[in-house]
Amino acid sequence: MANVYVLDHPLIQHKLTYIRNKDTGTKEFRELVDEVAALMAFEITRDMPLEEIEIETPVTTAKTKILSGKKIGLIPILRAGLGMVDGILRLIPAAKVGHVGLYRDPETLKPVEYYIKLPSDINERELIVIDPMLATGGSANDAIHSLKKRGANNIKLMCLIAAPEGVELVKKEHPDVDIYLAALDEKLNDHGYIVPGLGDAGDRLFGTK
Ligand SMILES: O=P(O)(O)OC[C@H]1O[C@H](OP(=O)(O)OP(=O)(O)O)[C@H](O)[C@@H]1O
Ligand SMILES: O=c1cc[nH]c(=O)[nH]1
Ligand SMILES: [Mg+2]
Repeated sequence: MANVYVLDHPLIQHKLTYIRNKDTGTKEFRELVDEVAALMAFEITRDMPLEEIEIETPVTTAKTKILSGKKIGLIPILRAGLGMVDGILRLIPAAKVGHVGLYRDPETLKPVEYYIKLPSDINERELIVIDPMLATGGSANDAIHSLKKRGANNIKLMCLIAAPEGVELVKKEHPDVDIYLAALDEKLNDHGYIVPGLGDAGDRLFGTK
């Protein structure tokens, strides 16, 4: 069964407050999303495997640890997921990035896929699907199905804010996918927006409204 983790580190929670605030402008919003993504990546990668190697320090020989070469793939869901990519890449610069383009039809709230481009070896990678918002869950659910259809078998989902409806859908459809959040909010409104949420993540990141 999927685990759902709400990352309650004080720095994440503090920055999320400013991300939610309607008076935060595009520049600051983008910087904060980038910073929170990096902080979340720090927590998500807690279980990355290490191996011991021997090195020479200026003083002596030492047994010490390095990452054991586990391959990571970041999969932002366009557009809004793009806002989280650079923050994570600063911590995991060797990660490959695949893109899934989806938008949510404003009438039906159903996701429409318009683009997909993935690293060729996704079946050998641990994939982190990233999107600031998990609302009805339709977009993340479709993105994960698309990845599995193409051979992915090790997937985590990372979102800033989720509604209970989205979490339930992903848990039901993908019990193998752990979900990492900065906050689990109260509900969806009649337009499928998360309450209290942060509004439209893509518009706030790119200044399109
Ligand atoms: O869980 P859901 O109900 O599917 O909603 C969440 C999706 O909606 C937003 O994208 P949007 O459709 O606004 O596209 P955009 O990123 O291009 O703005 C958001 O970034 C998610 O991808
Ligand atoms: O609250 C929401 C729901 C879907 N997409 C967003 O950007 N915000
Ligand atoms: Mg949007």
